[in-house]
Amino acid sequence: MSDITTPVPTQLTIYNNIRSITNSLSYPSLLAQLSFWQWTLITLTSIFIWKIITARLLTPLSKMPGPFWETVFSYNMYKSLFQGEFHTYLLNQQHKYGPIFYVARNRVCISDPNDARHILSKKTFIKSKVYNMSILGAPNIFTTKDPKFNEMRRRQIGPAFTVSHISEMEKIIHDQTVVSLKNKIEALLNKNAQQTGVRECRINYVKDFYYMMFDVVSELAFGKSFGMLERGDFTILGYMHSMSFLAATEAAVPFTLEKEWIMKKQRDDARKLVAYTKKIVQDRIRENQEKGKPERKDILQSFIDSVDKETGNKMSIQEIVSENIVLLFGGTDTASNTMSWTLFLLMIYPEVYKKVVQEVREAFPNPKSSIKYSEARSKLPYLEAVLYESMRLLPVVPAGLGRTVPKEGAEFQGYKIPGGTTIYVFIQGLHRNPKYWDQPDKFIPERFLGEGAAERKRNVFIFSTGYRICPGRNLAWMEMMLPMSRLLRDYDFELPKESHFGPDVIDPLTGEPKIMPGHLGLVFGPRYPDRDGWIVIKPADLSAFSIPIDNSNSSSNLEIQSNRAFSNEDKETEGGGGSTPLSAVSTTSTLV
Ligand code: HEM
Repeated sequence: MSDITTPVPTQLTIYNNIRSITNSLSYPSLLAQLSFWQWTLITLTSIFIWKIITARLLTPLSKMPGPFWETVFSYNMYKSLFQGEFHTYLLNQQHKYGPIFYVARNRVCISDPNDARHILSKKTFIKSKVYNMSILGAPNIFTTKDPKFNEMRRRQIGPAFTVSHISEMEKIIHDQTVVSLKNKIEALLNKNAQQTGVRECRINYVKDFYYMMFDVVSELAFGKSFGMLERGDFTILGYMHSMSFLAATEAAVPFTLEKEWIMKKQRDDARKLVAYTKKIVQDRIRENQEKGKPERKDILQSFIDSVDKETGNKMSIQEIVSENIVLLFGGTDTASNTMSWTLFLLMIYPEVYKKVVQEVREAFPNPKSSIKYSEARSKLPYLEAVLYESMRLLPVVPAGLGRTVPKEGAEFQGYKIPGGTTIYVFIQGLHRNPKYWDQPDKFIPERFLGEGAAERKRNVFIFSTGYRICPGRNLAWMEMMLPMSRLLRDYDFELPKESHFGPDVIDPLTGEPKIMPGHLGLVFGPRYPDRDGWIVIKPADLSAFSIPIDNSNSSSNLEIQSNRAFSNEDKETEGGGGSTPLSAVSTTSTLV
């Protein structure tokens, strides 16, 4: 055993190196005499000292609380990023240091709602350089850092996302969500009933919600469904995964940007997706010329028709391609994971589940009726509160909307932040800030009902806020409310017996039911969908809910009318990012 006072070889080597350096200091030919290892040691020591000086002494950020060594080397931050745990890392730091902290070299994390609103509403705080998707070949609304371009693009794509346009697409959305899912579930129920005599089945809801959202967005933005849920066709998904990997790598390691020899397969797949999308757009334009415009409303046609009222600019084919692909990234796993987290939370909080089921079945007791979106929003306030609370507790974009501080610098919570610093507006941190949320780790949908609910909804930043607010938020609400309301009315759900989770599986850290592990890639979703994504489904017994005789043309009518007009209050939203004036959907306007 080595004596504790005896230096281990590495210490000895370092000691000898330092001694030989200090000895050699007395000679003028110092540099010439240094060995390779001495040079290396001097260089590393200088870098170390320089990093400490610049990261801790020469910057006003050093006055801010934050982990000392992390702000010098950022090792744990990068580790958490690669492990898909960046949000957990930030949340732990927030517990230690509060709602503003120096997270890593040149980076600050903020989780106060007033600061967040200020940063996200100012056009001088531009998106940070992590937003890149070089392969798309044309700038788009999401990756652009230029506020002027973003404004113009919002004027161009805005009409596709107005409440009135979305309501005209309701039939398509209904068919691709409610009808598709129900077809799959009913087929499984029938098959099982034949085989076992029990009308019960299992689906992997995490995966099926994901495929379902691809089918909706592709039907709307590509004019035809990719058929993932319906036909199990995953060709496009493969291309998408390659493209996300490419985008994430280019964002994390900017050196790889546009380097053809790196990630060749991913670049090839991404090009295939671009080519496929281009053909779809060209085909629609040709059809427009040959047969006239289609009768049905969709996002693709709206993009083709769009003209910027200020400049008169139309979008080129390449620009439409770029925007359509952005929609595949922005509009699919965001909405599907929100639905998955919501259903999971309902399973581990049975009292909430019971209450929301009761609400839906009482409001829509006729098992044969479909549920229109406007009716769901007006008659199901508890379901809406459940979705808000799920988005607060487990936001699918939890960590860091990165913004660059303008060159004149900024000041938040008494701390000066120099120009060029990246600020992470930390969504999950905002949603768990104990100054604004009572029992922040607990799932309590009631907080979004009654007095103070409007203000609390304003403090949910799930769709961001300000001038880069999510233009797809009204569409997302419809895509989630339609299937959620129908599933909860028509079926009973429970976690499989072998599930690792349930109301009695308590997380010792929070004292609340344990949440299944998540993973933050581009979006935050369940980490092990193959293991944790299963749910048992049985047909609901609605006989306890009286079925009113319905002669009106409202909720009990079986068919959803597409192309129906909404009320006079319905206006086009400015630039697609504006408010949602329909009284029935007024809650979304609080996010603007
Ligand atoms: C629950 C579902 C959704 C959530 C939580 C969500 C969340 C967000 C957030 C947080 C941003 C801001 C990102 C940033 O600044 O970095 C954003 C932007 C965006 N979202 Fe969504 N989104 C959802 C659904 C959709 C849908 C359905 C679409 C369209 C089909 C869509 C299209 C977009 C686009 C194009 C942007 C870029 C806007 C810009 O940068 O100016 N999103 N979304």
